[in-house]
This record gives sequence, C-alpha cells and structure tokens, in this order.
Amino acid sequence: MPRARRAVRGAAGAGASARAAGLARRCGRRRAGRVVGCARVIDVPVVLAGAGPVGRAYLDLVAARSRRWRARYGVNVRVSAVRGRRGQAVPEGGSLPHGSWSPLTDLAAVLREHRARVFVQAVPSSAEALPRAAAELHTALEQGVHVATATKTPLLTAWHDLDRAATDAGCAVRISGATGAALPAGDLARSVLRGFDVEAVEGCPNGTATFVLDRLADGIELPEAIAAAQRLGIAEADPTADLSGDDAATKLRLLAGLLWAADVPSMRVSASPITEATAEEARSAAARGRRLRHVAVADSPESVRVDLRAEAATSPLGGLEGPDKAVTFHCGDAGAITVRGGRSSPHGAALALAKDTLATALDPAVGLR
Ligand SMILES: NC(=O)C1=CN([C@@H]2O[C@H](COP(=O)(O)OP(=O)(O)OC[C@H]3O[C@@H](n4cnc5c(N)ncnc54)[C@H](OP(=O)(O)O)[C@@H]3O)[C@@H](O)[C@H]2O)C=CC1
Ligand SMILES: N[C@@H](CC=O)C(=O)O
Repeated sequence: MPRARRAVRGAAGAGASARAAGLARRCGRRRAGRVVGCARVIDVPVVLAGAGPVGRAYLDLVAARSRRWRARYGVNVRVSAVRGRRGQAVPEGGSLPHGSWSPLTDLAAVLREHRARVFVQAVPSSAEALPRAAAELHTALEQGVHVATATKTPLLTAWHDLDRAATDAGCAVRISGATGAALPAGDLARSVLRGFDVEAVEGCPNGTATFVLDRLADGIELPEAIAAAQRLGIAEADPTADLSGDDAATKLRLLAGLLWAADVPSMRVSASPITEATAEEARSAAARGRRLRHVAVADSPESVRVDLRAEAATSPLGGLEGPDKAVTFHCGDAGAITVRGGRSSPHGAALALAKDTLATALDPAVGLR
C-alpha cells in the first residue's frame, strides 16, 4: 500500500531520537551500571491502560529493566500514569500505589499532563472493552502519542482508521503484543521479510491451544487443561477464543495486514474448534507418534482457516511445547522461515510491549506498517 510518510513529530523526532541513541551509545561510559559522560538520553514517558496481569507485568518489567535500557539503548522508559477500568494512579517507585486510585479523567488531558510519548494498551480483547479501547487509541494518536498495544479487538475492527490516524499524526502503532506476545512474528511480517514476497503464513500462534492439546493427549480432561492454562496466565479470562481458533485466526489476520496490507476487518475466517471430542483425536495422534496441533493458515489476503492437524513430533509445529508458539513464513525463493518460542504469558506480552515501546524511540516508523 503506497503511502506518503509524513515527517512530523514521530518520524522527525524518532530520526533525531535514533541519532541521539547512537550518540548515547558512542559517548556513554558505564560506571556501576550508570551511563555517564556526554550521553544524551531519550525520555519516554508512558501512560499505561490496563492493570491486569499484562499491565502489571509491564510495570514490573520497566521497573526492573529501565536502568539497563537507559545504559544500553540511551532510552529512559518510565510509566508515569496507569489507568484501569474506573480509576487511575501514578506509580510509586515503579509499582502500583497501595492506596486508593483517583477517578478516571479525560485521557487526552492525562497524556498532555504527563507529556506522554507512548500510550501502552493492555486491556481485555473483549467485545465489552472494544468501544473504549478503540476510542482511546484514537485519542492517543490525535495527541501525537505513539501506541503499543496487546489488545487485539480494536485492530480487527478499526485497522484502516487507526493506520490513517497514525499516519496523519506521524505516529507508530506497534502491535507485537497482539500478534503472539514475545514471538517476534509481527516484526518479521511488518518489516524484516519485506521484499521476500511472502506467499503464505501458517502456524500455532495461540499458546493455550497447543498447551491444552498436549494435556488432552496425556489423558487430562478439557476443563482441567483449560484451568491449568488459566492458572499459568496463558488463556484469556474467557478462553472461548483460545479454543474456537478465533484468537489464532486473529493473529494471522493481523500478520496478513502487516505482510500484505490485507483488509483485516473483512478477512474470512473458518475454524474447527477444540472440544471435548478433540481428546480422542489428540490421543490417537499421540499413539501414532504425532501431535495434534491447531494450525492457522493464511495463503491469501482474503481468508484464514484454523484446522486440527496431526503433525510429526519432529516438525516445527509438532515439536512445540505450549505455551511456546511458532509461525512459518513461506517466502518463495527464500524458502520457509520459521520463528518459534516467545511463550504466551503476561510476562511475554509485557516483553513485546516493552520492545515496541523502545522501538518508538529507536526505529522510526509511521502507521501500522
Ligand atoms: N496473557 C497473555 O499471555 C497475553 C495477553 N494478551 C492480551 O493482553 C491484554 C491484557 O490482558 P490481561 O492483563 O490478561 O487483561 P485483563 O482481562 O486482566 O484486564 C486488564 C485491565 O483492563 C481493565 N479493563 C477491563 N475492562 C475494561 C474496559 N471495558 N475498558 C477499559 N479497561 C478495562 C481492567 O481494569 P480493572 O482492574 O479496573 O477491572 C484491568 O486493569 C488482553 O487483550 C490479552 O488478549 C496478549 C498477549 C499475551
Ligand atoms: N490467550 C493467548 C494469549 C496471547 O495472545 C494465547 O494463548 O496465546
């Protein structure tokens, strides 16, 4: 999709930021873990929406790693405000405050007050949360604030609007957290494989499905397997989309949007769900030395299908251990390129959001792609 890339705050600022980071790396002298000397540091104040497992993991990660990122990349990430469903708070020493939160105020005002550079979103990927989640992304972009999101639903419904709003604002919308947590499939699709003319993409991008299928093969009942995935923070609070194949299809739709400028909202989805009846299939595959997998495939920008497939235990998908994930890009002359790992977990999603937060300062980009 050809597009004029406007050099406004995000792009010009990010170019300068990248140069500043290079300068920081060249000039910085590390002493007792601190950058000293002539280092210039890019300040990245963040407003975080969502204080569930993923949001809290992001806060913890920033608290634990910000000094390292400052020394290593010349970027100072700090969460200056956190917003939940009804309240908001200023972190104390990098953690959520123990006391009560104040009532929510206007997001635009909060972004301005904190001079936010990035709006990080980690609210539920649910129909109920969608209207506010979508509206808040637009508010951030209108304020000239970059976005890093793990929330999938607004991307599915408002892909083009968000891309347009981000491009107009000269801001980036980074979606690694929504395309498979710490699995860097989104980066491959968005930029790394550019020019390889990817013909098809397939994989197991849902950690819950792989985890549950292996438990079924072990003879564990479906409800027990789902409960274990929820205890580990892999499955969504409502695991329906994990098991129906919708979450895997969503991730492939987002990858297709990044790869091919696919019309994400209108892509057709067909999926065979994981049900009680799947247990027999999983055990039968195991008896043949194979492993049942929920495999999502997009071989055109029009559609995604998710099927149960018995994979050889030595293949990239069969060899997976949930909640790890794998995605293979079929790249014509470059062959099949598989990325694997990046487990689904709140910490994995937080790592993806952190990577994307750093990228807004270090790798200039505008829009979704
Ligand atoms: N767990 C994982 O492995 C991964 C998760 N993700 C995605 O990350 C996102 C966050 O996940 P998780 O932390 O488990 O989410 P939760 O369901 O625990 O919700 C997180 C937060 O969202 C707030 N919230 C709830 N409803 C709304 C609403 N309608 N509008 C605005 N805010 C709302 C909650 O506020 P309050 O506390 O006030 O109720 C809470 O702070 C999800 O979209 C998920 O799909 C992505 C990759 C991996
Ligand atoms: N529930 C999802 C979490 C990340 O998107 C999964 O199981 O992969």
